[in-house]
Amino acid sequence: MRAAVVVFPGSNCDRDLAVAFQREGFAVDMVWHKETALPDGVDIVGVPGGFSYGDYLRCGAIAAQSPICQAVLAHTGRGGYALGVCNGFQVLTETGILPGALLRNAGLKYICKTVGLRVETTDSAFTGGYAKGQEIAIPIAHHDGNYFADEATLETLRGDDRIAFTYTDNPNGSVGDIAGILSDNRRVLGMMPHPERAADPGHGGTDGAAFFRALGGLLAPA
Ligand SMILES: NC(=O)CC[C@H](N)C(=O)O
Repeated sequence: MRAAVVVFPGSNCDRDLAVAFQREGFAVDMVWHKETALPDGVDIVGVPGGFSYGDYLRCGAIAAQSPICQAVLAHTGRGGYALGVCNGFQVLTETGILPGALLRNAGLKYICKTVGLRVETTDSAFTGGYAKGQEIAIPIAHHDGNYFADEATLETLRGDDRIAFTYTDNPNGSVGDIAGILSDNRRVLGMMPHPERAADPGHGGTDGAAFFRALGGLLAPA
């Protein structure tokens, strides 16, 4: 099992994401954003949290133009798995791999705290380790986490069971309390909360561990 974690100037959760993958047995390659190709045999690409390019222009907008994002687009285009956490979710929406946009938090403040999430679907390689409707505690740390999509897109997301997580107490104004979504083939997940920051007892919470455990299990060779 191989994971690639993309590193942009300003990424700050790349190591955390790599460790979360490694705990489940993934070999992890860190891939600098100037690379034009992913390493051979990569099963899943992780796009980590942070402040790529200092969040200038719009969070994730400049990173989405990096050479590696063409390779990520090709990977997801041929059905490869990808996970975008926080700034990574912003990058995946800016590339068009996932629909919608992350706007400034409704309260205009950076929010750093642990929040409640509800697991809305277990039908994915990411969420299969939870029970439908399960409430979990996962940290957020963002100023642009206010998910927005137009009504037609929301209808599609709801109708196709592509809302992965919602907030139990919406911290940022996200439409429909949406905290994370899946791509149409269910192989790409973007979410603002950080499961990799709740994956070890030393983190103060372990509700994110099942997320990576599920991924590890499903990607294991038969
Ligand atoms: N933790 C993160 O990835 C933060 C993402 C982005 N810099 C924001 O504040 O919205």
